[in-house]
Amino acid sequence: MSHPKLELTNITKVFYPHTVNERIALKSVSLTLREGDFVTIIGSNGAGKSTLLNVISGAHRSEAGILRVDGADVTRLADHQRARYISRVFQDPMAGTSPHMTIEQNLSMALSRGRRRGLRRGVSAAKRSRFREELAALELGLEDRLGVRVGMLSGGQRQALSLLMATFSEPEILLLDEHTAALDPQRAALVTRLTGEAVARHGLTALMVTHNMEQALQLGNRLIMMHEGEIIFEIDAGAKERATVPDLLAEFGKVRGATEALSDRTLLG
Ligand SMILES: Nc1ncnc2c1ncn2[C@@H]1O[C@H](COP(=O)(O)OP(=O)(O)OP(=O)(O)O)[C@@H](O)[C@H]1O
Repeated sequence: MSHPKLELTNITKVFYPHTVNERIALKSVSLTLREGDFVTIIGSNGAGKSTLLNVISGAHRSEAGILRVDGADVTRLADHQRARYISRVFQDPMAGTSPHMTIEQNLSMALSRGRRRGLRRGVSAAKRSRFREELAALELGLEDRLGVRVGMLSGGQRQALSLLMATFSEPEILLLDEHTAALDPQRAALVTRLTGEAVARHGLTALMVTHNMEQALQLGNRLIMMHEGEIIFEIDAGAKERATVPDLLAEFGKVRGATEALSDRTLLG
């Protein structure tokens, strides 16, 4: 049998250990993703959602536990060593792209990422035509603006571009960290749709943190709910299509204090 794409076994993350400020952000979390699984992650503030992504990307080291990708133990690899097979889109549209470089240069850099070739000076005609094709699929008219500096684009356009850059090199694992939260509802809906399409088209294995329950139900084949550093509820492949926002609220309600911690934007999307 093939290995899982991603396997977390008893991952524990503690901030400021052995001090008065000690905070256990992840408490022996275990989670297994098969190739093509797309898990959405919801939970109250401070539940450990971003920390989970940070431990997977290597931005944070875990104090205990093992992290495997395709069966290989990567627990001790630094984030830049994992960048070859892990892509991430952040909440801040400014984080995923270089504003002073053109759309074409940004795409070129993303494509060569992790392939040890660095940034090539020239872009071949074949590459350029691929870029045009990929950009056209975003339906933002960016395919005719390859030479425009990314700093000139709107937040929604930059986030769509970040998503394209994170997915078209077909990473082993895609991490999405509230990547639509900073966008207005229309742009958020667009980037949500593009996310579903990109993950499906490339058959990616993905994790997405969101405060929007509708989005958490709309995207992905599995869902987990976190609270105080633990996975407290899980909806598996097969059952997710039938789950509703009231079902999720009922689960939140079971955790004392968690309902109060939910913000309006969580409820309303
Ligand atoms: N860099 C850090 N230094 C110290 N403590 C941290 C750090 N990052 C996270 N924490 C703490 O770890 C816990 C989990 O935080 P995390 O950001 O993972 O939660 P979250 O579920 O993503 O929350 P939110 O929905 O508010 O973004 C919190 O108590 C937080 O204060």
